[in-house]
Order: sequence, then structure tokens, then C-alpha cells
Amino acid sequence: MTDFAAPAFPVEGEPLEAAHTSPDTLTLQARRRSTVAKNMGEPGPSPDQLKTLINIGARTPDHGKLFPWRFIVFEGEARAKFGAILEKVLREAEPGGPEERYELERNRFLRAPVVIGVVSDVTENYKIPEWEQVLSAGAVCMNLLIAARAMGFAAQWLTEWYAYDRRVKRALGLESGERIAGFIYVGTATEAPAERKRKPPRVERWEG
Ligand SMILES: Cc1cc2nc3c(=O)[nH]c(=O)nc-3n(C[C@H](O)[C@H](O)[C@H](O)COP(=O)(O)O)c2cc1C
Repeated sequence: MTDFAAPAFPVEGEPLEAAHTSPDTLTLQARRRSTVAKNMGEPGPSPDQLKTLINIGARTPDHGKLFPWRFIVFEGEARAKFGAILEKVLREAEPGGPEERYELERNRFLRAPVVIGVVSDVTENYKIPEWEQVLSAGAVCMNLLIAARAMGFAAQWLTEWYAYDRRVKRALGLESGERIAGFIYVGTATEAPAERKRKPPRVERWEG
């Protein structure tokens, strides 16, 4: 998308509409699918688009105005640098190959032009339950998926093994109370997805 016009973000206190009728948004949500990272290529979001994506992610509801999340952007050469860390960690943890396995790690973040790490940053022992803070970080990820799609990009929410590896977390500068909520891969689909199996929603009516 070359003719990107960033939406107008409101300033604090600005009166806002309570609803925004957008059949297009409903269609987007009804038909949205993840595109697997291996089916992504260039282009990715421009600097303006990336800024808008993150600003939309940062407008996610959170209880207590804690903003219990932060973002780590991986693009360009930094993706390969991160891959080198993953490879090193894996070589140490599982020495002796096979080489293809290490190569996979080296190239992990090269699958998409941009990866946005969403870090859940929980304030422990505080009046806002930790559970709610974690949920908010998950909602940030979902907001990013939708916004990326609305900008014309394919996206996927992944954690994979490295979201949980303490050496990788240390290399990323995660502190105590911080966890990876997701790595949001964003790019252009090289292959369109098809609808997947879905179970009907489990719904009951509470009748007392
Ligand atoms: C928190 C979270 C972590 C995920 N991590 C992975 C992962 O590590 N590997 C994977 O193949 N899919 C992972 N997924 C699933 C995909 O992102 C995607 O949701 C799924 O493939 C189909 O989703 P769709 O309904 O958006 O198409 C994860 C999903 C969530 C919500």
C-alpha cells in the first residue's frame, strides 16, 4: 500500500463517537485469517504504517491505566541479529545438529519484513489482578492483527519456543514480571490462506 493515510488519533479529552458503523470492519473480522509466516514476503509496513500500527496497539483497553505492555520492533538487519541469537541458544542447548535446524533458527525472523514483539509487563502485587494485565497484552496482539490486515498486510501471532526461553528473554532485555505475549509477524502474503476448521461457539443463555 503506497497511498497510506494515517488515521487521526484523538488527543486526551477530545469528544469521541460512542459507535462507528463500519460494515467493512465486520467483513474484515468475519473473514480474517492468519497467514503463516513462511508465506510472507515484502513489502512490510512503511515507517508511518508501523507507527500507526503500534499506536493502535497501544489503544487497547487496560484496567487501571497501567499500560501493561510494551513493544519490541524487529526489522531490517536486526532480524538476522536476533536469528543469530536463536541459533546460538539452540546450538548450546542441542549441540550436534542437524544443520538445517540451526538454519531454521537463523532465518526465523527473516520470514516477515517486520516482527513486533508484544511484551506483557505485569505489575505484581497490585490492586489490578495480574490476570487482567496479561489479558490486556493479549488484546494488544489481536488489535495489531486486525490493524495490520486493515492496512493490507498479512499477519500472524506466534510465540514458538523462543518466547519462553530464558536466555532469549534475557537477550531481549525482559525483566522480572515481563513475558512475551506474542511476536506479530507482518508482511505481504505470498500465498492466500483458506478458511480453517472452526467449531461453533459454545454459548449458553444464563436464565438464573
Ligand atoms: C498466544 C498465541 C500463540 C501462538 N503461537 C503459535 C505458535 O507458536 N505456532 C503456531 O503455529 N501457531 C501459533 N499460534 C496460532 C496462530 O497464530 C493462528 O492463530 C492460527 O494458526 C490460526 O489462526 P486464524 O484463525 O487467525 O487463522 C498462536 C496463537 C496465539 C493466540
